[in-house]
Amino acid sequence: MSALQKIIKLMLMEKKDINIAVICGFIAGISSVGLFAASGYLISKSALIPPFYTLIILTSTVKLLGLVKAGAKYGERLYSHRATFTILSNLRIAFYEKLTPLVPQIFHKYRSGDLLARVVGDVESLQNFFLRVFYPPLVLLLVFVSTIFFVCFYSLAIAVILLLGFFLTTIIIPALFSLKQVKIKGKVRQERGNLSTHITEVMYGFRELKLFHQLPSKQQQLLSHSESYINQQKVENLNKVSSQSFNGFMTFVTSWLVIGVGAYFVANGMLEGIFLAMLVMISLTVFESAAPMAVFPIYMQESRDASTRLYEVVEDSSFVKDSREIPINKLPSLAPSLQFTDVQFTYMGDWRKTIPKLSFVIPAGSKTAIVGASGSGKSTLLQLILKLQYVDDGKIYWGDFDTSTVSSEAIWEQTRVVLQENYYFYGTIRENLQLAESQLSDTQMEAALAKVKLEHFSLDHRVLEKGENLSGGEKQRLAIARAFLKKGHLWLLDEPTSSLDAQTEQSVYQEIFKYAEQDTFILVSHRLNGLEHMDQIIVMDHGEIVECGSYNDLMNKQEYFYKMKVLEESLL
Ligand SMILES: Nc1ncnc2c1ncn2[C@@H]1O[C@H](COP(=O)(O)OP(=O)(O)OP(=O)(O)O)[C@@H](O)[C@H]1O
Repeated sequence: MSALQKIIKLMLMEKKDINIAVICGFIAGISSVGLFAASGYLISKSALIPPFYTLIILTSTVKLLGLVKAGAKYGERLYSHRATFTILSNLRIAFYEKLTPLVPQIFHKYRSGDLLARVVGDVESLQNFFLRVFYPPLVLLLVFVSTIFFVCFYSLAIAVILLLGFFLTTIIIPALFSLKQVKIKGKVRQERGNLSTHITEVMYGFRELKLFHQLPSKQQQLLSHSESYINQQKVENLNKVSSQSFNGFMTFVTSWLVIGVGAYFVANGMLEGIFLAMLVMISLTVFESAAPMAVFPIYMQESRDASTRLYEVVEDSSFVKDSREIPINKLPSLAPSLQFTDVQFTYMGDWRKTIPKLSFVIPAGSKTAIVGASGSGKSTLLQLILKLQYVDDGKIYWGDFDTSTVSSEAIWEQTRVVLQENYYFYGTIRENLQLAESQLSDTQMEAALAKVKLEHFSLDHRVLEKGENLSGGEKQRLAIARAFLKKGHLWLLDEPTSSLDAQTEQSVYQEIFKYAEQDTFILVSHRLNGLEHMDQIIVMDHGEIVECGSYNDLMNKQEYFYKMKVLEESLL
């Protein structure tokens, strides 16, 4: 099924509104033709001084058709726009549902600016698919067929002229302009993606660019991308306007032909003169519904490109996905044991194996520290447990459950996580803590802040985007407070206190251990002090376990861990 067919399938969920919009569009179109036809006939008839009642009937018909046209037009606008917005909302939901399981792998292939351009721009441009591509041709066809059928009763030749005009303005001219549009549109889209990608990068890296004096050159690049985008848009709009103008011109040519041929027929007695004005008026109005056809191929092409760009992201087969048919959506609310069995993993696009083959067990309720050199794969292990990355081979068990049969949401529900980098939203401390759970009371939140030595913070304290107004240590403590407030019996902490002073760190750990006494606890750490109380220490190097045991075991062995510890102490 092509991407556009998928969009049509989604669109047809709004069948009722679509049908009403088409019916109203047809009534509006045909009553508009009828209105002008009746006016033309009225003008000719009144010149012949007919009985008064004939004029009354004709003027009432004109008025009635005017009212019907206005009402039907309103109905068409109402239902077509309602359908469009509902279709857009269905589309966004369907797209997000497919996109979220791909995070974070998706960032290996697509830059965030490009994704933003697709999520916002491409979804937005699909609003034209229904409004300008799908239903106007249906309405136009119905109106034209009915009108030509009506005209056949008066003059077959004029009906043929209208038919030719129809083919010219709805098929031939739009097709010619669309050939040009295909080339232009690809460039506009590409320039829009480029601009969006560069803007997001400058925004993210603004501080570094400033500090390294690179801001002016980046700004210059941005300006040149912006200019290219604007130039491509100009070319596109010129093509659109030319197509519309040429189409409009051809409709007038058709009307002139109707006048010319009609006058000739009248002069030769082949058509009653009283009908000439009516037929000319019909030819002028019937093409009103054909006007949107000038931009039909342009929007058709745009919709095809937009839908392809959207689906190429979410249906990219290189991403490993969390299958939606996973049977287990809830895990028991108990401290779990974890078991890695021959787990292998490589980051997407990486040539080295991050985890060549790994097996270990973390008993339920135990306290484990994972230590090792930078880049040895410690954080990756946590990501695999959380199903933020998926194993290439081997199994991870949560208690008796094979996690490949458990949904990511079920795992997140039972886990309290503090990662190396944590995100803070623009708002208040309260709002950032409520991320853990929306129904928390102020007392619960204040107690959590006290546990991490942030009792001096008010819940109404403002937090800037990404927590810009908080120190590194405050951010980490806020993340730990969030973990305190969340439910779950597995703690995964990745360097949670790396920015804290020794005293605060010790006091925060005391609180954590007191609180997590019954829970399973995994701490990734560079620092080796304070690990004496751990049940198990796993020492990693190059994605492999080089040593594993209790603190005393490892110290007595005097190998890897011991040497790391001696080195650390010599540096203090
Ligand atoms: N998103 C990623 N994409 C590709 N490679 C990655 C990604 N994240 C980490 N890596 C690579 O995987 C390896 C393991 O990284 P990981 O973050 O697990 O190490 P770590 O032991 O936690 O390091 P650190 O102590 O410095 O945090 C590293 O070589 C790193 O370059």
